[in-house]
Amino acid sequence: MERDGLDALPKKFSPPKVAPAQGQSYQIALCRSDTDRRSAGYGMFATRNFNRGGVILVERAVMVVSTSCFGSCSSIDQLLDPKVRKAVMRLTDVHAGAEATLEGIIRTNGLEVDIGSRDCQGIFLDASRVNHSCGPNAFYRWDPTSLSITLEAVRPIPAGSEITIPYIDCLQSRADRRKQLKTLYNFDCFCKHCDVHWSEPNAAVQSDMNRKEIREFWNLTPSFDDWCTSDAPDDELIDLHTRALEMRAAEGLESYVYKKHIEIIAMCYGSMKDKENFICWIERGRKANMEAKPDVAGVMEKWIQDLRSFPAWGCRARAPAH
Ligand SMILES: C[S@@+](CC[C@H](N)C(=O)[O-])C[C@H]1O[C@@H](n2cnc3c(N)ncnc32)[C@H](O)[C@@H]1O
Repeated sequence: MERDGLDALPKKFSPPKVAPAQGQSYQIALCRSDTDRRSAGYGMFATRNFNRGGVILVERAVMVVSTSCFGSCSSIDQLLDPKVRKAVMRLTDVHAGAEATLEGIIRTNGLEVDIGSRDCQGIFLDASRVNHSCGPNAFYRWDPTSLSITLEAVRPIPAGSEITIPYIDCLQSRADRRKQLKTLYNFDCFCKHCDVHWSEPNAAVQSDMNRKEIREFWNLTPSFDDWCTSDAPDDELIDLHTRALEMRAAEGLESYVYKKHIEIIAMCYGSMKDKENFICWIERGRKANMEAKPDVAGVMEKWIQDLRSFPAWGCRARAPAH
């Protein structure tokens, strides 16, 4: 029997690295629109408040399929445990004709996961109900050793709000995003970042320009190491990363990169021995990592306790006075 796509799975799975929070933190429910009759079907909703970096869910994949086996999904169908198959076949297939197919379900719900060299899609029973937004409030991290994903809040999420992730690269222009979502997932996005009746005529153009600037940020911005050893003004890198944070917040794009900006700003202050600002920014970084990356938060805690243990403390060559 053709087993392509299933062979690549590790034989033994370790437990997920992050323990799920006690009790259910979300519910799957039908999305209701207050303003019109359209609905994105089911969605995932927070049943408690989440801080930035809060863990919403840790879920193991029920199947992982290589994209190379699209087109021969019937052979995979035969390998599935009947209970898993029943649960998977209840998921949405937006490519279906009269009846849902396994391939349509994988195409609709598969999340990109990496188990080596192949392009793979993981199917998750709960995470498959998370809808897309072009300004998502969550993102997922994949752990290949436990075949699980951790869904993490990228900004504070109040109880009752819908939890959303990006299905595609949200730094593309609005037109490109909508085209790609239609092609891959067969829907016109309802999210407030691209489906608004723009109150200002230039808002869509401005949003595209902001996203372009965010996209180009890392190519145009000096690295921390380069800035540290250069005679560029002290606040140059801090200002660039502060602007990036503001732009990301305005566009609803506080992905995991948001933490990176916070960490670099903290590093800049640390390298200049600016104790007050260093502690303020490292504390922001520590809080954002506390739940999903407790080891990183622990290191930051140590830096706060003992500033000199921060490796780059005071390493910035002072810019010459002009
Ligand atoms: C992975 S499923 C998400 C769960 C799905 N809503 C359900 O009821 O099972 C993906 C499908 O949900 C719908 N969807 C997701 N995000 C959407 C959005 N922002 N606007 C409109 N429909 C969306 C689309 O039909 C899409 O193909």
